[in-house]
Amino acid sequence: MTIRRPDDWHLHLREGAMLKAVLPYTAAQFGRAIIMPNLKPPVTTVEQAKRYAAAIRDALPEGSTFQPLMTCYLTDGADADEIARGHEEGVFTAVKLYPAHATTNSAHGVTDLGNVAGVLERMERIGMPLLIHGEVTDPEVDIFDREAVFIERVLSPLLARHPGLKVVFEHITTEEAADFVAADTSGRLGATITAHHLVINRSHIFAGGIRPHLYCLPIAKRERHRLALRRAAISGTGPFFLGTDSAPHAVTAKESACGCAGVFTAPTAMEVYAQVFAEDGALDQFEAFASLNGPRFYGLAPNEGTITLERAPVTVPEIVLAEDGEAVLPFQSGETLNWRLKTS
Ligand SMILES: NC(=O)N[C@@H](CC(=O)O)C(=O)O
Ligand SMILES: [Zn+2]
Ligand SMILES: [Zn+2]
Repeated sequence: MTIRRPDDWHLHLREGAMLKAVLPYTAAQFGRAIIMPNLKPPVTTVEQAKRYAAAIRDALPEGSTFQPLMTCYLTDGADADEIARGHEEGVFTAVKLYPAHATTNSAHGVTDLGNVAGVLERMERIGMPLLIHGEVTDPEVDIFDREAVFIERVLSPLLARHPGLKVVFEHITTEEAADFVAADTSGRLGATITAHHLVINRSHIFAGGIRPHLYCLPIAKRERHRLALRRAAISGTGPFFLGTDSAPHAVTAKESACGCAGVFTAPTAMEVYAQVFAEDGALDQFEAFASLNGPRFYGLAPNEGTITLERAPVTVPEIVLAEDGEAVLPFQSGETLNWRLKTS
């Protein structure tokens, strides 16, 4: 199967040795990726984003044409002029909203959307997309309900307050989110879907014992939600596109009394997605999901090149080692998948 080269519209690359270890996997598959800004400290200025983009380019394998698309981490004190300038200069592709304390490295996130109303108005005017980690942080709300409640309490009102704002509802995990996005007819609301949320439901996190490497946020939900996500992805329709949310963490940080959230899918992301589409008899929609819908939403041209996947067994790496001695465990580590990316 040969399709236009895909893009990853939601990716964590980290920095330093980890960046160097994980980036080649993404660069081998994808033409571009939206790079998440939740570093320590977060990427909030044009200068920081330029430096981070340069570090990513430096870490690329020889000859790679992979393009990082940078994002700005939205904080309560965000400066609309700085954000607009970054967009104008082609440094910032989008802005990322983390509700404060919703997920990994979100302590600097927004505590009240009222604090950033001016920034959102400006983004609306200049056509700059807002990417949202869509979970409420109210501790009273059950962790499995946080995404659905976010739609009612935060997302719907936000879309109503800013009728021209382009929004990506990131890494959706519920039927409610898939239905909400599908119901929008304006074309200004998109959603990314990860590979792992198409494969696991919440029971997998506890199969035979607790499996910290399957813990991510938003947490995987019941089977009916996984099936709804698969229907959305394979529909091939406009608002749904590929975003792995590949989020590497050192094994020591995952296998802990308080393990952190994030699933590292980069090594075989395209193989996992291909298998999902093949299982559901929807390979004809794969290119739309992986390579066309995202660029259309962002107003970019699809990639010129192609990639080829063949029906042949491939083993997911057991472990990925960084130069500083840290190890990361890939999703489905050591398992055999039945689609293989042909390396050209
Ligand atoms: N998805 C995750 O569980 N973790 C991400 C943050 C995020 O995308 O929410 C990370 O940076 O590790
Ligand atoms: Zn997130
Ligand atoms: Zn993420």
